[in-house]
Amino acid sequence: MSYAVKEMFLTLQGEGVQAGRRAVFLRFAGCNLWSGREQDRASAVCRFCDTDFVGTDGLGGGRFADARDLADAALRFWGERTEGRYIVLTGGEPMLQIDDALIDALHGHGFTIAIESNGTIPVHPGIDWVCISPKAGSDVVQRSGDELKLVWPQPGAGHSLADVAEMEAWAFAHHLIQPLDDARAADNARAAVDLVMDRPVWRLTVQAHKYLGLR
Ligand SMILES: C[S@@+](CC[C@H](N)C(=O)[O-])C[C@H]1O[C@@H](n2cnc3c(N)ncnc32)[C@H](O)[C@@H]1O
Ligand SMILES: Nc1nc2[nH]cc(C(=O)O)c2c(=O)[nH]1
Ligand code: SF4
Ligand SMILES: [Mg+2]
Repeated sequence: MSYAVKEMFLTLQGEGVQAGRRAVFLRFAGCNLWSGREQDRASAVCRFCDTDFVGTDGLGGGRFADARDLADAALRFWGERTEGRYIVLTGGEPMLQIDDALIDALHGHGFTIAIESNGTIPVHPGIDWVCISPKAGSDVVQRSGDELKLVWPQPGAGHSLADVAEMEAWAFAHHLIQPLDDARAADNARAAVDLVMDRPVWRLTVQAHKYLGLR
């Protein structure tokens, strides 16, 4: 199978329990909850996306004919260092493209593999760190993993507090609230803090890369 990759880059993980960690980001093209076109945003299931995942034209992007080629390219972004190799598979929705061959090739290069997924497709069992970010109005089938990262508040249908209570019972090691980044970011941050104050199961995470000027 071939892979459509929007972009690849070396940065620090900005979000979640692994924030601050040196990581290669591999951003796959395409998502099952939005086309990525602005004219479709208002009618999409997921309407608040902060990411361009359309096409393969980004830095380090392209079509990769096989898993070894893609893993080799990822290793070039990591560079010479042999210790701590860490890669985050994101998108778009990475589970639309991840397969056994890619997981084996990345592990073969010594990477610990993390995923950022919307949870509507079961994640590959070979992935080492599973972050699921549920979207209101979608059917989340992946209800276990390392971190559940709920963007808050969610516009449109929105997650009700009943949904939040239900998610507290899902089998994640960490339950995180991430403020929604949009035109009302300051209000959203306050709402996110209020939720954590009310429900101590959750912890706040912020998108540190946006404060630091990193990708
Ligand atoms: C761009 S998504 C790609 C991975 C996957 N499709 C998903 O939604 O988890 C990466 C992360 O950014 C989060 N995100 C996207 N737009 C956001 C926004 N406007 N504010 C805060 N977090 C956002 C998502 O919820 C997800 O945790
Ligand atoms: N630095 C940095 N950290 C991130 N964590 C999750 C991201 C994503 O878009 O999946 C992301 C991203 O785009 N940049
Ligand atoms: S599911 Fe993820 S990639 Fe898809 S539109 Fe939503 S935030 Fe963006
Ligand atoms: Mg991002």
